[in-house]
Amino acid sequence: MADDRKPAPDDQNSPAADGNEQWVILNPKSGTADHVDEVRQSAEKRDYTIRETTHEEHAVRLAQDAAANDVDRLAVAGGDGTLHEVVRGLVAASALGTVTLGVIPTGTENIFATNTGVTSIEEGFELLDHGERRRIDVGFAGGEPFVVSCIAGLPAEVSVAASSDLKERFGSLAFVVASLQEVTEFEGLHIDLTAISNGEETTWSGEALCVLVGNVLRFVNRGGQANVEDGLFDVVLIEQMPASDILAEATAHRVFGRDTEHVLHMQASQLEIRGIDSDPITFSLDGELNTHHELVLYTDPQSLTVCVGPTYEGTHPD
Ligand SMILES: Nc1ncnc2c1ncn2[C@@H]1O[C@H](COP(=O)(O)OP(=O)(O)OP(=O)(O)O)[C@@H](O)[C@H]1O
Repeated sequence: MADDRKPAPDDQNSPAADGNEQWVILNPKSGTADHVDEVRQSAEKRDYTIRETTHEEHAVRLAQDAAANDVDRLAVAGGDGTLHEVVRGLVAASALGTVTLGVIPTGTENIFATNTGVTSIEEGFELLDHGERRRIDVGFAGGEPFVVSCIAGLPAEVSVAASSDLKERFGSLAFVVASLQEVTEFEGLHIDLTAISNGEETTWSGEALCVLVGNVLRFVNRGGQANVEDGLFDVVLIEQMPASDILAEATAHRVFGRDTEHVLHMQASQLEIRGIDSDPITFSLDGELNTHHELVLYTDPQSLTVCVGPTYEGTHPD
């Protein structure tokens, strides 16, 4: 059952009594939905207030509640969708900068957790207790925050986590290949794109298969974790091309780790994607779908404090 109680301010057993208010927002339905007991045990032994979601979007409101209750340590037990809702709630409460957020990976893909070095429920709580804190960038698209990625132009059901078999063959663009295999006819996007990096503007206009904007994730070279503290998105624009060419180009990426003819890679602190046709473009923000004719994206550098695990890389040499 969901625990929606607010802690009593005069409760001497509450962690708030020592100025350290800590909550866990728990999605009981994420992933294989068999994590609830373990999360509860880890949370209870550390005196966390447990707030369970009961429906979609509930984590947005619970994050707002957390901000209103001056929570300074906030665990999020769920997958990337739950984390996305929590960040939306913190932004709505103007509280992005007031909490330390710890991800407790209990989702299906857990892309954010994987790319910040958090591998288990107990490790997530341990890191909140004693782990390294980093201030990471938060992306905004049309005013809505995202932490993993914003993807324009791939089918709605596509996941950025492709099977390991496809990854072996096609590297970090495997999921593009996977999504193209799922649809027989793929329209592509007729767009104008403007990217700004260090005050310099790059423009591109034409037919694209998709635009991939990574915050914690990057889609080129060896893929994996992006530098999420540099105030820059990793942007990949894949031009429209025959399906057979994408297989060749994805393979070239994996083998040579370099750009290919139809795959453009750039870094940008701001981006504008404008559809030229009358149909709106579908965007996936951390897996949540929205449609827009035009979208402005920007990063809010180092605006969210998160706990990271030992495999997290603070900076990249390249
Ligand atoms: N009690 C609930 N019942 C049903 N759906 C819920 C409940 N609480 C949250 N949700 C919804 O569950 C959805 C999936 O959550 P989430 O993305 O965290 O898990 P996942 O899809 O298993 O993991 P990942 O995104 O990492 O692959 C979210 O859209 C969220 O709104």
